[in-house]
Amino acid sequence: MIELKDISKIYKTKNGEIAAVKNVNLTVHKGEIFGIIGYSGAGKSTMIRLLNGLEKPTSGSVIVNGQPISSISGNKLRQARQKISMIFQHFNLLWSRTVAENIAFPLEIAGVPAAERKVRVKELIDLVGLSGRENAYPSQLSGGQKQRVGIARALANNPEVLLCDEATSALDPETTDSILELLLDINKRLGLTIVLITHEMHVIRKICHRVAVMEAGQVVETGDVLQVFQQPQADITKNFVMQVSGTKDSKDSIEQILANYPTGKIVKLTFIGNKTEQPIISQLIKQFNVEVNIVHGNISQTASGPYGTLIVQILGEDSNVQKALNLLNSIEIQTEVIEHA
Ligand SMILES: Nc1ncnc2c1ncn2[C@@H]1O[C@H](COP(=O)(O)OP(=O)(O)OP(=O)(O)O)[C@@H](O)[C@H]1O
Repeated sequence: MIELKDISKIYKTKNGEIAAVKNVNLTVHKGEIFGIIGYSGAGKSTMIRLLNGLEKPTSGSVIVNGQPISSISGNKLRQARQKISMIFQHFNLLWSRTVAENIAFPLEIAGVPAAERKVRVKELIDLVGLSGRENAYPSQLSGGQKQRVGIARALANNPEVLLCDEATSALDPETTDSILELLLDINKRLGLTIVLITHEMHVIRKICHRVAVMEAGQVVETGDVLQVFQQPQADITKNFVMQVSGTKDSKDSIEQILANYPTGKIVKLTFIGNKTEQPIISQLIKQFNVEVNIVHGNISQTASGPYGTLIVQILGEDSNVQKALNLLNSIEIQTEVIEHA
């Protein structure tokens, strides 16, 4: 559906060249929700501008929905872009138009007759849950409602791809979740391909199927979201995963527990899918005569299933502790010894 082949984007500035994107290769499949995460300056906005044809790459090619976006221009590019919609952090609504008029705007531009527009606008308003607010102006709406208008407007002309530019960054956590659920619902119902850029791992965890992690213009890691959560490779990815697994906060607890029980091993266990529901800890205790102190535990849902992190201290004879770790590894629970006594 989307293919980026060896893309680089170099900006020439007074102070020399800036490589905003460097040698990026990415494929996004039809119907998936693909997230691009990175800190400020990583190159995410440049990537999204390359995807909708607002920027041309310095080298490489961008293909979206079968169209070589990076090499077409004029009418051809305009036509191709009708199938690529976008929603924005600050909504970009027309303030002098009502909700219904904002949603009708792209239909007017596409030359859809008034009667057909009316039916389509009603459908879209129902789809995004804004019934009853048709005649409100953007200034009378909450942030979440404004983004719902942005989503309805983006869907008006039945796009193949929806690009989301930090679409929930201006919203509070609860509203963020409701907008993410709406995007997930639209993806499932319409089979729409969604590419989003964000600096929040929560957004990736909640709705993305796959993720690319960007740092200094490069993609440093890509993979299925569950797999990246379970086995992050790059340091930056580990930091992003810690944002949502809560393990950053467990440092003090680990120090405390080591002061109280200065023997044994502190081990971080990461597990996915139905392993989150198994009584693994009691099995370890019974089978290997070890004691287990729980330091931190967390289970989160992703779009592809549950994912859990548990930090425990395992106390016992070395050989028994090792056997316990071997058992965990054999049932595909990721173990990482983070402190030795
Ligand atoms: N038009 C431009 N001219 C010159 N440099 C640019 C231009 N656009 C982006 N850059 C530079 O390219 C790099 C990547 O910027 P980009 O905006 O793509 O990153 P980002 O990950 O989206 O960060 P942010 O979330 O802060 O926008 C930065 O160093 C930025 O200063």
